[in-house]
Amino acid sequence: MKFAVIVFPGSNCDRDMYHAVKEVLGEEADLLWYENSNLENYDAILIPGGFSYGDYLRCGAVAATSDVMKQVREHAERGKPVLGVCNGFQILTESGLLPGAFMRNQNVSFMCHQEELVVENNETVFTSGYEKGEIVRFPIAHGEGNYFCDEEALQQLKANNQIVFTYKNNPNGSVSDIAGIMNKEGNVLGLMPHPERAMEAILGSDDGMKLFKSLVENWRKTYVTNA
Ligand SMILES: NC(=O)CC[C@H](N)C(=O)O
Repeated sequence: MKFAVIVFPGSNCDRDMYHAVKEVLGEEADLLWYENSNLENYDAILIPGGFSYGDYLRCGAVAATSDVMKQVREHAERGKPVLGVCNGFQILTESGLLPGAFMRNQNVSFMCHQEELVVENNETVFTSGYEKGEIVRFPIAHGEGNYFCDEEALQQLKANNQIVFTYKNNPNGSVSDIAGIMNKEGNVLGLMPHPERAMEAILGSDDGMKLFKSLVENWRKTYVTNA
């Protein structure tokens, strides 16, 4: 399986994402500078965290207007998987690929520590390797992780099982403890905590491994015969 890791000016989790899929998972991966990149030959798109365009205007707002996001949209419309983590999640909401928006953390501080998450939906290409209700530990590292959507959008998310991960102890004020949501079609996932930084037990947790493995296994089942 071939992954594209998109790099924007100010991305800073791109190498971690690349390391996770290329070196820990052992799949094919390329770091792609956001300009002049062609996503055609990639099976999955990863939008890493960071401070794209210095978080000016709103986190992810400027990156969302870049040409490469048109390709990401086309890729998503073809049903291929897209994963946005942290700033990547913010870019996905700003570009309208996922509903909702982000505000400053309730305590207005940048927070960087491990959090426990609950797997709310394990019937997705990203989470089929987890048990429903399983508790996983991923690090968070954000200043604007306070997810917000209006009541109508929240009811839609709940009705369609689009809430994939919640925080066990909500650190940032996110509505309904939301840590990760997907689109209705189930192929675009935004996640505020960092699964790519939870790939090796020696670094504190390897609970992120199942997320990337699920993605690869489901892709093989769909696209590779005799997998
Ligand atoms: N690690 C990240 O991606 C951080 C995202 C964004 N810059 C924030 O502080 O909320």
